[in-house]
Amino acid sequence: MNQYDVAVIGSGSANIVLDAALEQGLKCAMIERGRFGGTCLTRGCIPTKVMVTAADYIREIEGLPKIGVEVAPARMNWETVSRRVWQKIYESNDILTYYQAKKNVDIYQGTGYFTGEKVLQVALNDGTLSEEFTADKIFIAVGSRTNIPFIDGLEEAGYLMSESLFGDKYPQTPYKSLIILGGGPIGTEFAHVFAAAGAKVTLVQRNTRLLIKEDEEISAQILKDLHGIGIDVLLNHIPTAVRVENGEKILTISHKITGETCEVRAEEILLASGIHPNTDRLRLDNTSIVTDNRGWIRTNEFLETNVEGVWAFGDVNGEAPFRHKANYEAEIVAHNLFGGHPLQDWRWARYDLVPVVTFTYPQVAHVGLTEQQAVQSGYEILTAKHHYSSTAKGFALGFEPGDDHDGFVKIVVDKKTNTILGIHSIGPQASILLQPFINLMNAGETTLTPINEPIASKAVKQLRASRMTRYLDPHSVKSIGETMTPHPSLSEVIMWVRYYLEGKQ
Ligand SMILES: Cc1cc2nc3c(=O)[nH]c(=O)nc-3n(C[C@H](O)[C@H](O)[C@H](O)COP(=O)(O)OP(=O)(O)OC[C@H]3O[C@@H](n4cnc5c(N)ncnc54)[C@H](O)[C@@H]3O)c2cc1C
Ligand SMILES: NC(=O)c1ccc[n+]([C@@H]2O[C@H](COP(=O)([O-])OP(=O)(O)OC[C@H]3O[C@@H](n4cnc5c(N)ncnc54)[C@H](O)[C@@H]3O)[C@@H](O)[C@H]2O)c1
Repeated sequence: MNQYDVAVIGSGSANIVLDAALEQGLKCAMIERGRFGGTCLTRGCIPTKVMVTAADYIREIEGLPKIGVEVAPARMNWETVSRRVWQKIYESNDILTYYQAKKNVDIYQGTGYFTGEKVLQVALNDGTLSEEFTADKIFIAVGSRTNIPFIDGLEEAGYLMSESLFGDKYPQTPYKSLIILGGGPIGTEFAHVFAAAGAKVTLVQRNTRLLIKEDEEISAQILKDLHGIGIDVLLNHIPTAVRVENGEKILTISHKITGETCEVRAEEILLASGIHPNTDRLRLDNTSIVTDNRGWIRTNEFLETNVEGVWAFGDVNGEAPFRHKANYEAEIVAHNLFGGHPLQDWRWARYDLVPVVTFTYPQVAHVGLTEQQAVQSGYEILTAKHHYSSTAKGFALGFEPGDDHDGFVKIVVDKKTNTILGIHSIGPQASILLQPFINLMNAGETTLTPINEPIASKAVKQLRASRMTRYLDPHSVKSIGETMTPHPSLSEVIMWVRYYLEGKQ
């Protein structure tokens, strides 16, 4: 049986670990069933933000007359936007070429799965099976994919999801009308894109509010803002059936409380109803790797699974499905296992300060606890809110006091200590406004907090017993590198500056 030092399954954030292993001259296997680069590059963050940025400008231009700039109506040139979207997606070919040129890595293009505790095999995309192989260290970073809810008639009627939208169902022209199921980040971002492209968008959300991971005041504001750009949002509704009539998809929805039903219709239906882990294809039942009851792999603060020599990171561990969080974890793994650092310099993951940015219109961003979470956690809190209109630049941008669509920043503070517990913002460039708080809240001393305590290799037991602490110096450029920067926000320009600086040392 072929024996590698390292095997990675997935080619998204896993590439960070693979690169570090290759740097050490280790013999590696890379397994990828789809496009190289993973979800973010080929069907997630990056192509969506190319679209979102065009949509943002359309809305900004529409608002210009109120500050004294007269312009002709803006229109999305779908052909140009699409060319730029696919230019990024095709960068996946460069990633494959990059690894093909490396000596020490065997590339398996197909679906990898376990045939034993640490034994892998690949159902290759050409229809053949690879030999079984094993590796000292196996890294699972297989990500997640769209949840398909059961709705009577949905399969027959057909539907769209991010995977097929950035695949064989990419629309040659934007839809005239679109129903979106789900009011999370994916649903609200695509609603903004297609509304700005001219579609009549109806967003059906099962929950009582949009963006349920946000503070309640933010959810209420984004609801007003999406209505303001012409998006119909139906909260508290469950889709029950679909049928096709005269080329239109007609969706029956039922109110969760009253049970009242009504119909909405559109040219296409886009599913944005959450995600599930790609562990169903891994045949984990041939191993003792433990998952929760939804299939997310359990990992500890060092990204170990319960099987010695197998790590999991990125979406697949269910901690927080964001690209910057996946990179943060991959960098921790690369640092600890391939960075040549002694145990006492190992890094660990914390998830209480994962920044969240939704690039809808306007942007929504937060880090830390919402007001509701802080109260539930037993803090006595103070909150304060400041509107864009009450600052010079906000007024200059066109916000007036009392404006229904005024943006704001809300801060949640521990009354006893004045410690910032959470920052929440909605408005132009909210993602950038957030960044100083992310760095500030991460700075200082942190003590290791075990996650999934029963998962513990010998090294981890030793580190936990030593009550390990780590100091992030607010003056050090290294602290930027160990703190998350929301992807893909403009703050990444400064984040990469630190990277090149470190590279020069
Ligand atoms: C529409 C959309 C927009 C998003 N926008 C943002 C955003 O703006 N900001 C943000 O931070 N996050 C965003 N995300 C989330 C982000 O894309 C993910 O959190 C991130 O890509 C996860 O990285 P990963 O390395 O865990 O997995 P992935 O990047 O998904 O990589 C996993 C890879 O493993 C492959 N694979 C799966 N199973 C197997 C197998 N058995 N064998 C071989 N290969 C396998 C897959 O093909 C995939 O390429 C978005 C997601 C979507 C869908
Ligand atoms: N800007 C970003 O960082 C960004 C952008 C897109 C996606 N993502 C990541 O991808 C993940 C998936 O995004 P998502 O928006 O699909 O998931 P989500 O779980 O965040 O939101 C899905 C929403 O759909 C609703 N829903 C579920 N089933 C439904 C149904 N049948 N009909 C109507 N509504 C239904 C849920 O109530 C929920 O509010 C997110 O958790 C996010 O972390 C991040």
